[in-house]
Amino acid sequence: MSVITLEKVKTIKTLNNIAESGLNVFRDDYKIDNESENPDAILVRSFNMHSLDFGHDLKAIARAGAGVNNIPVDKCTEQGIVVFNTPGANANAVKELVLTTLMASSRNLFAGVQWAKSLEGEGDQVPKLVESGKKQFVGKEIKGKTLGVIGLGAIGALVANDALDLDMDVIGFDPFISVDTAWNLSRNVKRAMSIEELFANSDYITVHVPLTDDTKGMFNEVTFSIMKEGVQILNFSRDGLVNEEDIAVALESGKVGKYITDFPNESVLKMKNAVPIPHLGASTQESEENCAFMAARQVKEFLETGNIKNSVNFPNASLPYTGKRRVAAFHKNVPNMVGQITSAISDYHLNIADMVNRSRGDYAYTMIDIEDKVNGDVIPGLVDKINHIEGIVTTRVI
Ligand SMILES: NC(=O)c1ccc[n+]([C@@H]2O[C@H](COP(=O)([O-])OP(=O)(O)OC[C@H]3O[C@@H](n4cnc5c(N)ncnc54)[C@H](O)[C@@H]3O)[C@@H](O)[C@H]2O)c1
Ligand SMILES: O=C(O)CC[C@@H](O)C(=O)O
Repeated sequence: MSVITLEKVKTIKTLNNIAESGLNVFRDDYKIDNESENPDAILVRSFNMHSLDFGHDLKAIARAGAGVNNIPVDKCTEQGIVVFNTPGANANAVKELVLTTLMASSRNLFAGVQWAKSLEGEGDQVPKLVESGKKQFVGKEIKGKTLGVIGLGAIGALVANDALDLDMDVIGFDPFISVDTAWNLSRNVKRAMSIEELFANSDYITVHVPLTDDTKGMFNEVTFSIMKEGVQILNFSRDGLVNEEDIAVALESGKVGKYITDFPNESVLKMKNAVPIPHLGASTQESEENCAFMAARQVKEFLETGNIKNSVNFPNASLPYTGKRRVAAFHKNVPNMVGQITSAISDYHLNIADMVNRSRGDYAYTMIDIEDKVNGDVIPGLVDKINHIEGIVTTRVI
């Protein structure tokens, strides 16, 4: 029987600065090549990948972080490219910055510090000027005020729980809350039955949802009109959640007292009472290391065993890897796919040792372990034969 040999060295490309903890995961049979046009996997943070062409060897993209709106996820799914993210790995970093800016901004700290620095050159008049000028920065205490948290996932739940410890009343809204998060959420977080209820009752609102077609522009003229006068809004999620023209008007009129955003752009910088933070939510050493390590581990596991954990476009699937030859196929979630794949394998007189099939929406993933290990090589024709089955997206033999 003639055989072809599997490619051993795998190429990893990074599109952003990825912490060493992640890159160090790739040793021995890997090379990091950021110039590669045809990597096996890409590690990315916020780089916008929407206009990139993908090489034919690309099997995985890992977002070292939570939001995947910079990745063309649907296109990846159609091409059988697994997109991973790192749920929760940067949640503590974001939570700490949300609470920091909530308090700092409520006390007008950023403007106050800027003003104090502007007194440079006033010599021994500085202390006197400070005392006479500080009244313009009188702030508000957060104790006893209501914080509305939209999205009670990894970040929102941490923010909600810790805000209670700061003596705030907390009201949360998340129609899709996961069971895990619900278990971790304090029972003192009140549940808003609608987003309007949260808008109407919050002195401060913080949003922690992904940017999707459903959440885009959720802060707009209509929703501002429901909110309390002078409400302070924190956006550490994505710029597109907020209609910029509408918030500029709401800030100008004082309806929105402050807009703290991790996503500055030219128009935000011009807005009265906007507090622009240079996308620092996840920028701690700990968070960058956590995200990079988790992203890299997930990619390595997938490339070497086919197992999938924390994908945003394909189902999680795991089969203990015994070193036997493994056929891994992405396919449409339609009847008789597994039957057709196993029948193709049995045409080669190969025994099936184990298998797993998982589906997610319109797509599914099947891994089949073959009993007979063919000396580290692949039987020619098998992949082609499976790829010719209608509904198959891609097939890999590991
Ligand atoms: N500023 C930063 O550096 C930074 C860092 C991490 C994450 N983020 C952003 O924050 C977002 C949230 O991150 P996370 O780790 O908490 O994600 P997560 O997936 O753990 O939580 C998101 C939550 O939003 C909920 N949700 C979805 N649609 C909703 C809707 N219409 N109304 C209310 N809730 C809704 C989901 O049910 C989920 O519980 C990310 O998608 C990303 O865009 C930003
Ligand atoms: O990589 C970063 O610094 C930001 C990550 C953040 O926006 C995310 O969605 O996880």
